[in-house]
Amino acid sequence: MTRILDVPLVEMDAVVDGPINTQVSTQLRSYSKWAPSEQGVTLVWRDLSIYALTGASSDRQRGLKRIINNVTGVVRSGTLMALMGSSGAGKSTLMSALAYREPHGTVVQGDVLLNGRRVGPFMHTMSGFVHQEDLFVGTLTVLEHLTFMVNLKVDRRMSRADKNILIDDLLHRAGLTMCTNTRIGHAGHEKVLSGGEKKRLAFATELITKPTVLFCDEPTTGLDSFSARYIVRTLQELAHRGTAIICTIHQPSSELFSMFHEVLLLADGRVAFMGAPHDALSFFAHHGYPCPAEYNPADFMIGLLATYPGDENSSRRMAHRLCDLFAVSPMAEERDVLVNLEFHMAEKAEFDIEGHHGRRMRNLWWYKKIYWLVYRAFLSVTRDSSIQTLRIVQKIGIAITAGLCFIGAVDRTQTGIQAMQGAIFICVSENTFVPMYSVLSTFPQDIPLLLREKKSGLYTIGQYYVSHMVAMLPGLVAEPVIFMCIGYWLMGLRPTLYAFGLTILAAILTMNASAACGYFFSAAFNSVPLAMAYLVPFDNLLLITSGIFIQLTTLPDYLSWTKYLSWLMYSVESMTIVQWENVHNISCPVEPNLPCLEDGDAVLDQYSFSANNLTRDLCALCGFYLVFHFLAYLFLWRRTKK
Ligand SMILES: Nc1ncnc2c1ncn2[C@@H]1O[C@H](COP(=O)(O)OP(=O)(O)OP(=O)(O)O)[C@@H](O)[C@H]1O
Repeated sequence: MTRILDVPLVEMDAVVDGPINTQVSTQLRSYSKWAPSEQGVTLVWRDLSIYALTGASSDRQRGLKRIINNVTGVVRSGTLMALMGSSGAGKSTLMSALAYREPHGTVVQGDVLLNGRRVGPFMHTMSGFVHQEDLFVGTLTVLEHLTFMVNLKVDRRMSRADKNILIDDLLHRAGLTMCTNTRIGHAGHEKVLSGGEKKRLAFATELITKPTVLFCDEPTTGLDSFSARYIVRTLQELAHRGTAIICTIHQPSSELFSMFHEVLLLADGRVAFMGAPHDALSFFAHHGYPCPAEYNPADFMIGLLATYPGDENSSRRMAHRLCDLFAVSPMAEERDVLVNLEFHMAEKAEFDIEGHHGRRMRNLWWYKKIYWLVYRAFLSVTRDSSIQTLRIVQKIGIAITAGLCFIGAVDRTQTGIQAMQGAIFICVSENTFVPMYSVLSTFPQDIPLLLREKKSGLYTIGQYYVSHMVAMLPGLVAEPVIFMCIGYWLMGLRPTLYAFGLTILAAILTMNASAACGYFFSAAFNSVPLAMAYLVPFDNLLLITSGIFIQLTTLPDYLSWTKYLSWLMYSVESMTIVQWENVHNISCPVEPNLPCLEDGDAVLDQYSFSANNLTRDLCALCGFYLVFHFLAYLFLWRRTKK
């Protein structure tokens, strides 16, 4: 996103010299000692235009499309404002710019001030934003979700008892006391929250920090009339407590429409009306468009301002005419005086909103954030016990099946060598592809929530990533251990504690490096199909260079370096070394002319492995683990910058 910040503030003389009516003069105050959380807020925007960059970044024809056209407005504490307009009018774009949350690829020109301060990153902590699409960790209960959020969002000095009181209050205010222990859920689970309850939980989450401004993107969409009324009543109550609320809304019923204190109507990126809902109808009636008695007023106005397919020019002309009429109306004049006054005060504003907020609010220590993130990730992983049990049963099943296939085949004979390498390959591949693809199928689903929570300043990508690694570790250790404890002995691999221990270690490292590779591909690509398109050929390269299927010394020169990128090779080599190191008694066929590998060194030689490489191989596996995770972190971090 880009903001053009060097647009000059208003010429003050023009404002102070002009007449100030009595209603406006009652607003006179100074921002020099103005604490938003105590004395309330005024959010003003003037001559705001928003453009979207069109075309790809590499495209020479890249241009700008104007979405919001020179819009001015104001909202104050205690006001519930409906932002309305037909689809594509620019509601979401305007609201995200006011909230300082405009998406990547938009350019904002003009001024947006909160109590005389240009909006900036402080908006992420001083305002709440309820998104149209609710994102939660579905396996948590309502109470667990709020406990997590309260611990991450509130001042670290708040006592546990006060946090519990806050959670009770939020549950009560959101009408969720009956659902405290209900899972938020994904569709298909036995007992999950309804759409309306999820929306109220999203509100409750935003209310934790007592935001002075609340932005809501279509909070009633998809809800029945009762739930929609409940939501708007909750918003009314919040406004009554002093919050300034801007809310985009689609087709509200007459009753809902009348519950808003103010309405801002957008048409094709311009303001068609701003003021009290009943004044809106009078305004349009005055200009020749009375709302028929049987009509829903909101539907009527949106229909009046909409661009109709097939009749674009005339409908757009009419909408622009109404925008022009509003721009010269007394209501717009009064609004402009108020806005200009705010800009005048902005010149004298010395109150340090960011500093004030920072002094009042102490963020949670970073290690405690990691603790809470690990707690949530653990809950999420362990909550679906049926899936965990299934994975363990699957591991045991594969270990037994593979073990039974190799029973009696692995011995110190020439045919036993082949069986041994086959058994090693099973141990390596089972700990490679399953974790890699299971991460690829699950982690991308967490990324939207991660990006949203990161953007709202809940934690850093580093904190999230470290906690995720910690939470996954027990599973990524337990699974190879279970597999090897069964498979190793059934397959008849070398029966010494040393060999068993090192093979388990190699299997654990292999599984963790493979999972890290899954994280890397999940983070580097924006979609799973795209990630798969690259991962599958990469897997083939891993297999070819694992050392099992082809002697690595016979790889063509231009490809021989690829084996160093294959952690399968390091894994297979380390397990092969452990099995064949210091073996001197491999039996040969009776026929003297047949080739024979007489000892372990000859076997290692046969596969282009060396007994001296054991430490190197284990270190390389650790290296892959660290490098993949680091790259995944970097790509995630890069995605948050977009
Ligand atoms: N990044 C972008 N690039 C190009 N066009 C964009 C971009 N973002 C928004 N637009 C366009 O700007 C217009 C306004 O979009 P916006 O989402 O703000 O509308 P809206 O009023 O919220 O619509 P709806 O009610 O359907 O959600 C649309 O025509 C949309 O296609």
